Amino acid sequence: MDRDKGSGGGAGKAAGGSFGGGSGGGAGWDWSGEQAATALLTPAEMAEADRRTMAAGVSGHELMRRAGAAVARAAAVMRSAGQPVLVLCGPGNNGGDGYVAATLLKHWGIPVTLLCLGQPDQVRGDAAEAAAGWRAAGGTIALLDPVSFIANDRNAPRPLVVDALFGAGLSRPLDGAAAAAVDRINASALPVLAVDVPSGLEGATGRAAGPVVRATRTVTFARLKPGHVLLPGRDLCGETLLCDIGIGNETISDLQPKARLNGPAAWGRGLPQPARDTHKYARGAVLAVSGPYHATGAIRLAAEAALRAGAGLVSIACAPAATAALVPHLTAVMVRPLRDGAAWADLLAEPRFAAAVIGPGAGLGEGVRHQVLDLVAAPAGRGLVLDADALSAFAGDRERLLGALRQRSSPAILTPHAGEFRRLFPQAAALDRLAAARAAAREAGAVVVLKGSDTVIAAPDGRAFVNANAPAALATAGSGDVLAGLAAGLLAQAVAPFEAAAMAVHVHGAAGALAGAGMTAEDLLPAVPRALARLAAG
Ligand SMILES: NC(=O)C1=CN([C@@H]2O[C@H](COP(=O)(O)OP(=O)(O)OC[C@H]3O[C@@H](n4cnc5c(N)ncnc54)[C@H](OP(=O)(O)O)[C@@H]3O)[C@@H](O)[C@H]2O)[C@@H](O)CC1
Ligand SMILES: Nc1ncnc2c1ncn2[C@@H]1O[C@H](COP(=O)(O)OP(=O)(O)O)[C@@H](O)[C@H]1O
Ligand SMILES: [K+]
Repeated sequence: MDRDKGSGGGAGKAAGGSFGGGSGGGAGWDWSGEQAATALLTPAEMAEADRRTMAAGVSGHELMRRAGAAVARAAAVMRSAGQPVLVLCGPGNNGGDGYVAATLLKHWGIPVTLLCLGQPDQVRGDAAEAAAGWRAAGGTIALLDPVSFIANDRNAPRPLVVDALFGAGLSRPLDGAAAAAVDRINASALPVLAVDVPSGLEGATGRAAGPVVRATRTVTFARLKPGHVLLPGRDLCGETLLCDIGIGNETISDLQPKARLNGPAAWGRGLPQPARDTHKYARGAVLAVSGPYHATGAIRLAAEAALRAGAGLVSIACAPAATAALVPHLTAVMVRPLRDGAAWADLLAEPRFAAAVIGPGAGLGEGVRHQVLDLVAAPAGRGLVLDADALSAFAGDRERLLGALRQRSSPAILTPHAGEFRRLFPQAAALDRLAAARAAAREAGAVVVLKGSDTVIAAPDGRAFVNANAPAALATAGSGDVLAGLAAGLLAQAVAPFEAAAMAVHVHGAAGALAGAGMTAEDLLPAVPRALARLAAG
């Protein structure tokens, strides 16, 4: 199989590192168990897995046959009775999958029309072999005329479109005839089955720099790619089906991929469970730092979330004036009024606190900046979550925070939403979300949780989880405060920062799904134990 061209990154190189656990390449991740299924492969890594599978004796033609067969099966399931199938083939191996699928569908007695973008005699390698197979089965190849290939006639049969135009080999934004074809497909409102990725979508990023097919369903092979779960890619794919084409776990794990789909299988450990003989101090205490009187709700949400995540006890430190606002609304969470600087220093020195969270409702002044920097410099081993104002307070003086964070032996967790991220990491913000979170994590020496509907959790060494279980109902005031508290609660139970952040994001999404439509951040709190119970039950 001629896979040397258009592999989207060059042989042997993945974005951000060499294959096979080279410099920073996935060090620290075990791929031997159920984690193997959670890999998100860049197109370059996928092409390399493909090459290694071929080197081990499976021909490229056979891989394409398996991929094309998976597409044909999906098309046969998706079409309604009597519905014809229109297969659109591009010039590369994505088109090759289309020729294989068309041949099988025809063999099964399903009416198929095949159109080819570009000259059919320019198709090379395995794709050319697949095209020859189609012709040998009596199929014809007509040129795709982007203006007229889908009839405007409302009475004409409405086919299922198989989009095999461009896949992992997309090397530039679609233009000309390809762009016109994509626009026509999208305007037709026909059902579309995309092969590997909707044409025009970047598999590595989930973005499209030009026109892109909006698919009803997407069939992809071996492993998901980041573009299937990052937005807008996740939506453009419609429902994504993952099909095994015989690329073994060992081949994938040898590549030491650096991204995983977030979820229990990806963590390499379970959620923390209290030991039978534990006590509240052994489960870990959290220190939550409150803002002024009028803005105490946010830290209460975080504090209660930390308790529900399993911290043994949680104390909110506050200015004396804020006590009156906090106390009437708290039961299990304790309040520690800080009468002066010495009280703050004493609190910081208390070894009991295994984790701290600051930022929700904190305010933006120099006082907050001091508190944040004190916590960043606090005793080694104490986990730290910086959210909201704890990040924004450093917008004009970012190096002051980043320099301090880099001194920590254990990375802090930063939980910015897109606006907070832009303020603290203006350069990284221009990148795609996966690259942006990684660049920020590297720069800060911290775990960065870039929040959104496709939250990315990145570690300083380049590893990243992409989260996909969060419902849009989470876009409600205070929901981020709950997330920060969950992360602190997990840190307090001695979960390592990268895993604690990933777990918190997933539990937050699961709780949001359980709380359902109309939920508020308060409703998320009682949903957390239910989410934990479901996750524990598998
Ligand atoms: N990996 C695997 O395990 C398996 C992979 N398989 C399949 O292979 C697919 C990847 O195949 P691929 O590498 O040949 O790339 P593909 O997407 O067909 O495009 C390349 C062609 O498009 C062209 N081209 C690119 N951009 C363009 C643009 N904007 N506008 C116009 N032209 C553009 C590019 O031209 P060039 O950039 O060289 O000028 C080249 O001709 C993968 O998605 C999956 O379906 C399966 O068979 C089973 C196993
Ligand atoms: N459309 C969405 N789909 C899923 N999750 C979302 C969506 N919008 C926001 N979220 C999640 O909700 C939370 C909102 O956090 P944030 O913006 O900090 O809110 P707040 O500051 O009000 O607490 C984040 O965890 C984010 O990932
Ligand atoms: K495609």
